[in-house]
Amino acid sequence: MALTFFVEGLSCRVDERCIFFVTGNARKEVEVNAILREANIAPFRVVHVDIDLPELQGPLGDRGALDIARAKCLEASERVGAAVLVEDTSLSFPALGGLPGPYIKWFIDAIGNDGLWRLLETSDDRSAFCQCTLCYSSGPGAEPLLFVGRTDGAIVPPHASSGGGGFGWDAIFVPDGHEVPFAALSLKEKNAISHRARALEKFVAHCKRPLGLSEPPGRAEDA
Ligand SMILES: O=P(O)(O)OP(=O)(O)OP(=O)(O)OC[C@H]1O[C@@H](n2cnc3c(O)ncnc32)[C@H](O)[C@@H]1O
Ligand SMILES: [Mg+2]
Repeated sequence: MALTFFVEGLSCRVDERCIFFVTGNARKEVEVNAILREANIAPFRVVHVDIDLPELQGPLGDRGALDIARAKCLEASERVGAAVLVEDTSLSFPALGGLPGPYIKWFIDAIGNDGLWRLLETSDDRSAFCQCTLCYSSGPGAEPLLFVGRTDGAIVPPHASSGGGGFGWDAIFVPDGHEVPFAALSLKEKNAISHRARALEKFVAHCKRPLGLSEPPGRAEDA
């Protein structure tokens, strides 16, 4: 049965097969929808809800990233009152002990891609990895499930040959096995190897798992 849902002043027509993808970032939504369309996880339909969720501060590293995504997910499911999907993306530089990590958004705001490049310019180790921590809750009060995807690469200076596509730090991140940054790849090419696609792949596998083999409540899939 379809009904009209009101979420934070927005109205959307939904039915019981909808999952709300809660993010303040429209570029994430474009990628998530493109990846899930390819994955063909019917009968689910993903509906974008534009809320910039508050983000926890905590230690760097895997536990910190999981805690941030889990807290976003709990808040989103309470605010939306339905099944929600959220994600948190980090970009880590091993040469800097993992920074910026989950604080990448504030680093970009403060120093831009040029400043990020300058942080590693004089370092022998310009490796980096991006990580998407995707979190799904089946509704308010339900323990979120976590799905992590990672892509390794290196940081390069932002320059004209980046192609001008992409968003965020796409212009300075060259994924391993490629010569050019994410920003120079087509959406399809990026989605074939991205941190986001790898996390969604695990979520899709979870959605497609045979009935009766579901995880016990409260167990996180932080693979
Ligand atoms: O509302 P949410 O979903 O939190 O959206 P956000 O833009 O605040 O996103 P994050 O908190 O996950 O912060 C990640 C930062 O990295 C950027 N980012 C996220 N995914 C990216 C990608 O695939 N390529 C390049 N930059 C990305 C994004 O623009 C942010 O500046
Ligand atoms: Mg955010």
